[in-house]
Order: sequence, then C-alpha cells, then structure tokens
Amino acid sequence: MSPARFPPHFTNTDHRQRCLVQLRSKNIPLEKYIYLNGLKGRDSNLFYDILLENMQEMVPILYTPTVGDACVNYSHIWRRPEGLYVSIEDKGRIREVLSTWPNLHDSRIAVVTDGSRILGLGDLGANGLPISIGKLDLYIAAAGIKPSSTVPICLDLGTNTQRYLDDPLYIGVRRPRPEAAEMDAFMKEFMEAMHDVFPQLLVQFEDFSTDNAFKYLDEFRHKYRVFNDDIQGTGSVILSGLVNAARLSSAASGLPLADHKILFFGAGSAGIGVAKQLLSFFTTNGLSPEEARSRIYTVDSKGLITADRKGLQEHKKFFARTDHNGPPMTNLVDIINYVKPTALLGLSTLRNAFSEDVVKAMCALNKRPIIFPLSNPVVLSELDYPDAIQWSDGRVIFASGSPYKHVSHGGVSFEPGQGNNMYIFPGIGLGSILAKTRHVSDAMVEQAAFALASSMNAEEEAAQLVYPRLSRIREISARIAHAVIRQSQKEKLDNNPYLRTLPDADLLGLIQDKMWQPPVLQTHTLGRL
Ligand SMILES: O=C([O-])CC(=O)C(=O)O
Ligand SMILES: [Mg+2]
Repeated sequence: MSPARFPPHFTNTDHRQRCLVQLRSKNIPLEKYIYLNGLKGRDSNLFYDILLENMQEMVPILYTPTVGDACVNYSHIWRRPEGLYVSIEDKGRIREVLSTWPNLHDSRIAVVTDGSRILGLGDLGANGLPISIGKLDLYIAAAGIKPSSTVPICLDLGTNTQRYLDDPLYIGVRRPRPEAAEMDAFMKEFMEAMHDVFPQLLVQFEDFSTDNAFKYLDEFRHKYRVFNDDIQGTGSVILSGLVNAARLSSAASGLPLADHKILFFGAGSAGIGVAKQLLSFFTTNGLSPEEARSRIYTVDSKGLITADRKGLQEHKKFFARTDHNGPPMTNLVDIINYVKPTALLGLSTLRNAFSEDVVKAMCALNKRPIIFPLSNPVVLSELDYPDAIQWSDGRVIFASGSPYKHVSHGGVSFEPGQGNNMYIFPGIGLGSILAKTRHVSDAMVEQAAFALASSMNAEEEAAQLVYPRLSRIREISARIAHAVIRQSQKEKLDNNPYLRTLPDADLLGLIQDKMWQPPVLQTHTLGRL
C-alpha cells in the first residue's frame, strides 16, 4: 500500500496553528491532555516546539493541575507504552528490566515515583506514571534537556486503593503495597541497578508517601546522585518565594526581615521539607539556627505540634514546640492568634482550610499577610485566589501550588504567584548534570532558591510578583543551573573541571548553548498525522 501523502498546500506554520485550534476546541482539561499526549506520540518535535511557544497555556495541562486527572484516570486513558514500569514482580532481575531502555548511554535524568502519594491525591499505584512524564516535559521545556535523555519511571509496587484493585482496566499489579522490609529490599536493588545500568543518571524521587520520601532520600543521597523534589524542590521554591514576599511585607510594615514568623498548616514531606529549607531564610538574616527554628510553627490534623504529644512521628519532632503545654490547640484561628505569624503556608491537601475567618485573622495581625496555599492540584488548595483577594481587600501576598488566573478587585487587577517546584527542579537537574556532580547537596538546593529569588526583572518587581514570569523560564533555569554548578564546585562535588575554568558570564553562556531546541521543522518532514 502506498503511504499517505501530505495535502499539496500543507505548511508547518499552518499546522502549528491547526494543532492549537484543535487543542482549544476541547473544553475538558483531560481531553486537552489526551490530545497533547497523542500529538507527542505522533511528532515529538512539533509537540515540544508548540509547548515552548505556549508555556503559559500548556503547562497547566501537561503538568499540575491536569496531570492529576491524567494520573487518576490513567488506566482508562492509556493508549500506548510510555516511560518505564519496574514492578515488584521484577525483583531479582531489575537490572535486566532497566537494560531494555533504548537510550541507555544518552540518559541523564530519571524521575521516579512509586505512585503512593501523587500530588495530594493519595495512592494511585501504577497510575502515577504521568507525574514522571509531566516533570520530564518540564525538564525539556524549561531547562532544555534533550527528550531522549529523559527516563520516566513508575515503580509498580501494588496499591492500597481498593477502587483500583477492583477496576478491571487497572494496569498495575493487583496486590497491596509491600511491608517496609520488602520495599526496602526492592529499593536497594533498584537503586544499585540504576547506578550500574545508567552510569550518568541523576534521579529525582517524586511523590513517594511521606515516611518513604524521607527514608529513601536519607538512605541514598550520599551514595548516588539523587534528590527528592517534594522535600527539596518544594522547600527551595518556597524559600525563594518567601524571600521576595517577606521583602514586600516588610516594606509595608517596617518589620525587620528576621522578625517574620511562619506557621505551617500541614506537616507531611512537603511541609517539613519546606520548613527545614526556610531555616536558612532566618540564618541568612542574622539569626542562629536555634533562633531560626523558634520562628517556625507546624500544625497537623491534630493541631499545633507540641513536643509533649504522644507518638509523634519522627519527621515532626524537629519543629515540635516546647513553649506550649496544656490541652492541644486545634482551631486554626486560635493558633494564629496565639502564634501571631506573618506568613501562613498550607501543605495540608485540605480544600478551603483557610476560611474567611482565617484570612481575616491574618489581616488583623499584618498589613500585608503572606498566605501561600500550596496543596495540589487546585481542587485541594487551602484557599482560592479570588477569595484571598476579596477577604483581604487586596492586601494578601499570595502564591499557590497550582495556577490561578488574575483577579480584579476594586478596579485593580491582581496577579497570583505560583509557588511550584517547576521553577526549581529543572535548573537543579541541569546544573547537576552539566557539572556531573556526585551528589545534590543541601547547599546546592539553597543556592538554587536564592538564584530564583534574585532573578526578578524590573517589570516583575514593579508588579510586586514573588516569582518571575513563566515565559522567562529558560533564562531562569540557566541562572539556577549556574548557581548550582558554582556551589557544587565550592563543595568539590563536581566532576567537570572545564567548567571551573570559565568566568561567570561564559559559564552562563555555555549553559544556555547546551539547551536543546526542537529542530526547525521542514515542510513535509512531520510524521504522518
Ligand atoms: O507536581 C507538582 O505540581 C508539585 C509537586 O511536586 C507535588 O504537588 O507533589
Ligand atoms: Mg511532587
């Protein structure tokens, strides 16, 4: 049979536009996701070309929040193999399974999830793969990593979510998740095999359940080149947003930067990871580590976390308060009035937890309260942006984990920040890959945050934003990568001596030159569409 021919008047320029028209004709975000995923399968260069030109529109589809819908429904929308599944049934031969990946020597970055805590959506089992794919699409778009260098991995270890076990279309192993000892042995074999099979790879752990997120980061971070995006990436991006938000808030109130107080609502991997990262906000503003710790308060489902609470989980102990005894304090407004925070950060996945009373309590204490409802996706956000603006009469300094649109209030247009780790992980990954760092250190993650905070341009500062605009993401990722490389050199964790010889401007130029661009598409070189 002869192959189909392109229409005589076909042009690439028209076709890019045609793809956008087709995308925009769909009303349901998940359908847009399915369409874009299909386009990527048909012609990945065209897909990335369109993505780079339309980041603002497409990132919320390919990534948070719609990637959450894609994960929840993945067994039903599945069309073709993508990424790499490694199953608990592969135990004992994980090396062989990894070796089937086609671009072994080209591979530079893997995002690995076990699907046990996808965004705030819980245990989605083998349906978690799209989160790894979405993160890697951002590596490609935001940091110019070559698509063939990316390895999306989902560890299929079973699921404790009954509705998936009962779903005849579920694509994963039908069994409950393993006990700790079995999982530990699996992870040990998996990481050893990754190291052998992909000698140059950086591993990003993503969306593991809280205890395992901390456990495996601690276990592997000094053996391999690995970081945890939910603990370190989120910590870094919020540190950066807080640096800029505190500056805005202090400019209005006159409060010294070191006198801010932060209340965390939510004490999972992201909450505690962020809280630890924020210690350096205070230490760089002159406080001792102990004083810094005293500026941070944490709240979980049982209320203000205090040291006298029985059976407190290990990761919550560091910030447990010793200055409050007596009956547990559970009401958020009471806690706010007791703590008197300048900043309230939500990492709880409790929709609308920041009620009008909560916002008003923050406003009564602060001229410009900092409120960051960071839970993802949007349906789990502690506070919607229109409510935040209305209840605070436009005084709030706001950043959320998922994207919100501009809001008009009193004739003024207000613009929200998106405190999402997508600003950070691509730059950390790029820097670590280029410098061939042995590990990813805390100081590298911290320098990434400061590089992001200082990357605002004059227009963004005048608009009182706390994060730069997404349209500049490649420039920003390059600056972050630069900071990460320099820090790795200071700590002697780098393994690319040539980069040490370059002055700053040349290093930045080299990073930008290394960024992959979709090849210029020639008429009639598109795949069959
Ligand atoms: O994926 C995102 O948008 C941010 C993130 O890591 C999470 O919520 O787990
Ligand atoms: Mg995550």
